[in-house]
Amino acid sequence: MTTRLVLVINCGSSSIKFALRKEGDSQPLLSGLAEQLDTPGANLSWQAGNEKHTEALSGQDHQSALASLLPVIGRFAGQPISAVGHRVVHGGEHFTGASLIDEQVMAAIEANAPLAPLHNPANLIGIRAARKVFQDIPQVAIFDTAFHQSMPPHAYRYALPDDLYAVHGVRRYGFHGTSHQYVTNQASRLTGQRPGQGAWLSAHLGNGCSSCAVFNGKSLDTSMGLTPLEGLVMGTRSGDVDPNLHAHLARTLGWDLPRIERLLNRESGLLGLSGLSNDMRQLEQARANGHSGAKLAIEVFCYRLARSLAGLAVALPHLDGLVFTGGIGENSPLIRALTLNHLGILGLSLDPDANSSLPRGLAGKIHAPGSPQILVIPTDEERQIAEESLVLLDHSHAKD
Ligand SMILES: Nc1ncnc2c1ncn2[C@@H]1O[C@H](COP(=O)(O)OP(=O)(O)O)[C@@H](O)[C@H]1O
Ligand SMILES: CC(=O)OP(=O)(O)O
Ligand SMILES: [Mg+2]
Repeated sequence: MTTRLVLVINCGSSSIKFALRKEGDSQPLLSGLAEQLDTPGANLSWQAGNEKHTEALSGQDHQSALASLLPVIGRFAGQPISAVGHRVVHGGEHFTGASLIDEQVMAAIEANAPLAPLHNPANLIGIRAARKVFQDIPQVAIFDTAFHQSMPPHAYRYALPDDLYAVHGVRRYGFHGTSHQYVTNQASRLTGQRPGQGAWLSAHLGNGCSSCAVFNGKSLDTSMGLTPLEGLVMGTRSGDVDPNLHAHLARTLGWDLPRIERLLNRESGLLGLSGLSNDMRQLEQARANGHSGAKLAIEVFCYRLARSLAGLAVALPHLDGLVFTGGIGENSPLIRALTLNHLGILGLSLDPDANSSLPRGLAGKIHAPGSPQILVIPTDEERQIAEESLVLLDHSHAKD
């Protein structure tokens, strides 16, 4: 039997991240990014082994960008693709695992779009475009929310009247599940436990940021809620604010809901606090040059992250360790160190040399002797999506 291939698509509003993965391989055959779609600056870059390529896709939309990708995918695939796996951010309570995409699944993704306005509409654009371009290949949805469906009611319920949950689905869902699952599974391997075992805190710090408590492979609590806005400070998202802020802004400034949503989703977080940028690399540079906004943004980011992790620790019976991942978690010794300055209460203690000398892109241990594990583990949502897509195909074939 030939080893199967999966194309993974993570579609954002103006970009498509993609990876072509061979079953069982740790590295993708091909990975890339089409960005600034629908604008004159649209471009495609990809990497396969040592070969790198960038080209203009001037003005192309998602579907024509996918069509432009076909020859590249065909060149590196060399055999038919078995499945296209899509990242979908909000699956509500409908989905506890991967799902073969059909009209009903697409309708459910659409129904959840108001709860993930930055993500689900873009995910659907990618699915529609891929279904046109890859007509005969099974398409699979992997949901950010699915891994968190194991949370107990005391973690996922808000203190609101029951009808709002029972009739309207207002509860905490959690996101980045694919990443939290992947890195905590890797953490077990790295520390000699059986895959999926152990009591872990996980911090996924990318453009969106969330923390999670995972015990023996199950999410017990997480920082994001009904939407990917709750919880930590993020690039442009505020994370937690007083829920009465909405009413306050409406009454005192006359702001309507779209204005308030824009404030909290697109103008806040690191960008709002610093007045400079949502990009952590840029903020670290500015902080080093004495920029007070950047300094404050970084302090609030790290303190709020530590506070969230300490809070989530109560979900665990004990603590085996903490995992940092995502673009910031994987690459920023400064953010890791400033966060851990607040976490002595959990017995966590950093080895500063190990923290600063860890090569970028590699997994490693950065704790001092006697501390619970502190690990840096590069996330690989595409790998997790590819693996789950193939498991689903196996199950659906077994049923036929
Ligand atoms: N060397 C670095 N130091 C600090 N932050 C970094 C570094 N490299 C990347 N980042 C930050 O990672 C964030 C993007 O994370 P990433 O996981 O790539 O995003 P996404 O959620 O879009 O996948 C940005 O804030 C970026 O500045
Ligand atoms: C759910 C979420 O915040 O995703 P991202 O980090 O890709 O924005
Ligand atoms: Mg990412």
